[in-house]
Amino acid sequence: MSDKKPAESKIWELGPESEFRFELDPGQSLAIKLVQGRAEIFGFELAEGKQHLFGFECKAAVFTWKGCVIEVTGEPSTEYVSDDTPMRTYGNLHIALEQMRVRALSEIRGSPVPHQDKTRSDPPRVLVLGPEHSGKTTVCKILTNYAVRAGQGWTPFLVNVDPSEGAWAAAGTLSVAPISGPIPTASPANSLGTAATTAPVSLSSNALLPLVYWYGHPETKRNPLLLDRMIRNLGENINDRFELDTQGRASGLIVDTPPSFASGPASSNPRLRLIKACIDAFTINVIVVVGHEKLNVEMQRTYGSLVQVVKIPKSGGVVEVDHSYRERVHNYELHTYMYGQIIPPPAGITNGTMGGETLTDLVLAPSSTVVNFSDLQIYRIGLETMAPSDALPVGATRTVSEMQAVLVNPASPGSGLLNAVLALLGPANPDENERYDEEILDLPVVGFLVMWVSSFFQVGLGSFTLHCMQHQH
Ligand SMILES: Nc1ncnc2c1ncn2[C@@H]1O[C@H](COP(=O)(O)OP(=O)(O)OP(=O)(O)O)[C@@H](O)[C@H]1O
Repeated sequence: MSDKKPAESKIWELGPESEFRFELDPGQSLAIKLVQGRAEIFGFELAEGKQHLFGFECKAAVFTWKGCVIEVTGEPSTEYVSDDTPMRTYGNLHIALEQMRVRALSEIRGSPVPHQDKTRSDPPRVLVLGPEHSGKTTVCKILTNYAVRAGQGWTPFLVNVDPSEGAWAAAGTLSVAPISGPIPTASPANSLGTAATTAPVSLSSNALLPLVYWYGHPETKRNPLLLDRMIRNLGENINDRFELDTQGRASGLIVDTPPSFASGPASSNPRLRLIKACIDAFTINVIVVVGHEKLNVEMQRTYGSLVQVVKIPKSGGVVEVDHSYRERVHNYELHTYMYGQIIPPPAGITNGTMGGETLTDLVLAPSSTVVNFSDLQIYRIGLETMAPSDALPVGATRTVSEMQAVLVNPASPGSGLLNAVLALLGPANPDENERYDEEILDLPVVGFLVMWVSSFFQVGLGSFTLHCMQHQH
């Protein structure tokens, strides 16, 4: 038995439309129990009487529409209640999107639609833009959770084109997943929910099946051309899926974007090209700008005649995280990918759950495998260090283009493989005649490898691999 003193518990009474905000430091964990009333974390409803656990420097808020009482066990570095939240605006935005879904489904099923105007019966395809720390990911999560909680069987597609966020995989990826159950928030290591695994135990009941592409860098400016291509790949796959999945098509999609899309000069900057790539690839019809007047005006001017541009306020609760925090989150993501999610509960809490799942169901047991380098083909897209092409001297051309797959020799001292994360890609086309030069750029990720050195090279392959979306051709 542990001889640790039980952690201190506090009772918080929240008034209508207020929220309890907390921030955890490294190593801290927290348990929150809903004692009375109804409450939610970024749209995910808390079950009454259950201990909900949080860890890995989680920063979040328990919001209530009508008032509630919660019991908080543990000592977060920051905790306070605020009744100044933008949730009413977010709720209204959700209602507007919900009306679009209902009209879209009526149209798809051939039922009479109140509006004759065809464009009014498009499902919501929302692009969320905003500067750093404006709460874009949180807005995407709230809107997605409200859609799946509407009880209409919606499965909105949540798209992440921010490579600095791991979403369901690791940082450096772009991904999409159809969401059928509310996404919990317990740890930034899987802030958008948990992907299904190939582990032979029963795991998260709410496991997602994302489609993932490997961009390979957390920063968008490293290779905007490649990013553009991945965005278009995601769009093509989603459109294929929508052709067969009418309920999914009517549910629409919500796209989370990187902060670099919101700032920088308009000219000679890839951000406007990347925004355009998103609008084209995902057939965006609503642009949501979170708390940025200048960007709102810019989007109104550029796209106002084609799509609806809506500005919403930023929440005062959004935490401004720094570079070292992001690096730690990238490590948490990889660790969670390999080992599953393990949050040690505060002392005295024995029956904690994470997003409604029992803790033991989220633990993985990876094994290491020694693989000969001669059995692997490792590619790098472009060069290790590559300035954008518009930064090259006038008239200069590259020897290796941004999109070129360069075979890496693991034995060469400058291979750059030590401690690198590699993506394992799905198989190339079995028909040799169908293959093409840049095919590697269009293959989805099926797993990740971490390269490390002991006395010899080893390759660790997580027991947890991503599944691609099933296409029913
Ligand atoms: N109301 C809130 N109360 C407490 N924490 C919050 C609140 N809203 C968001 N956060 C936290 O603030 C952090 C940043 O929010 P979020 O990731 O949504 O911002 P972002 O604009 O997507 O960030 P980035 O610029 O990195 O893409 C997250 O840890 C999130 O959980």
